[in-house]
Amino acid sequence: MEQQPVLQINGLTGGYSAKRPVLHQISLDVKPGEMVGLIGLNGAGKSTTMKHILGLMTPQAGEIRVQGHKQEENPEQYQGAIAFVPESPELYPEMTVMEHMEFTARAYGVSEADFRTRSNQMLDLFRMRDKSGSMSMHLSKGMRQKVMIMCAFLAGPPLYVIDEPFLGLDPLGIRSLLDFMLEMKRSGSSILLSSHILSTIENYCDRFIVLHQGTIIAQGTLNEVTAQAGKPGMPLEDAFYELVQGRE
Ligand SMILES: Nc1ncnc2c1ncn2[C@@H]1O[C@H](COP(=O)(O)OP(=O)(O)OP(=O)(O)O)[C@@H](O)[C@H]1O
Repeated sequence: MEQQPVLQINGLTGGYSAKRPVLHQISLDVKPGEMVGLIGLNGAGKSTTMKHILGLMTPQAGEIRVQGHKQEENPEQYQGAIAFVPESPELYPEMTVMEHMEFTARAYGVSEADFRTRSNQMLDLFRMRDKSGSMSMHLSKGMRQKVMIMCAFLAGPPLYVIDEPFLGLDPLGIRSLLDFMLEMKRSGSSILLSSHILSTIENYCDRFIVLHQGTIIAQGTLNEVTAQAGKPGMPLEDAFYELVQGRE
């Protein structure tokens, strides 16, 4: 039997004004244990799609379901099923790394025992142990990004929505994040990830969704997307270039 998708978007049209929608009839699924890459040029609509998924924007048409339910059915349950890593770190300047993690754990109802295990794992993985007592205003940009990522993974929800997480991370941080995302996948979580670093995500995502000017122009596995672009067996970047060039 087909597993119910964790995230299901059907015919989503949306954006910032009803007169000029940014997204046009978007339909996509993310299944349990899947990592799906959302790719597209600047302004293609990746972040806008994510804002709709998070329930921060209301669809003009179509619907979004997380674990089979729309946000309005049970807003608390809907929000609790998603952890979001935004493109740029949004932290409280005077709160320490540990305080951010504690705050997130409380908001998501993480047990004391799980918090201890996961926070320790995260501090080691992202090499942030010696910064755990530092206020976020005293951290570097990459370190602030790591705090956002650590907080999201601490929550352990069914769905992660991750907007361009690699910018600002050092090569070890990128590797740690990718390895950890694979671990989350194996434990059954689903990940929708946007990134411009196609060579990095190429071998990690199960499927890709190519968004262009608010429309999905290709989607599928690496083999399927490269074939749709007429570039079978070529890198994702070549396929992407082929798909979007001339469509401006
Ligand atoms: N707050 C806003 N108000 C009005 N229009 C917006 C707003 N944010 C984004 N847009 C517009 O929506 C469109 C899609 O933007 P979006 O941020 O979703 O793109 P993106 O694919 O995430 O791009 P990037 O790769 O640069 O992050 C763009 O035309 C942009 O100008």
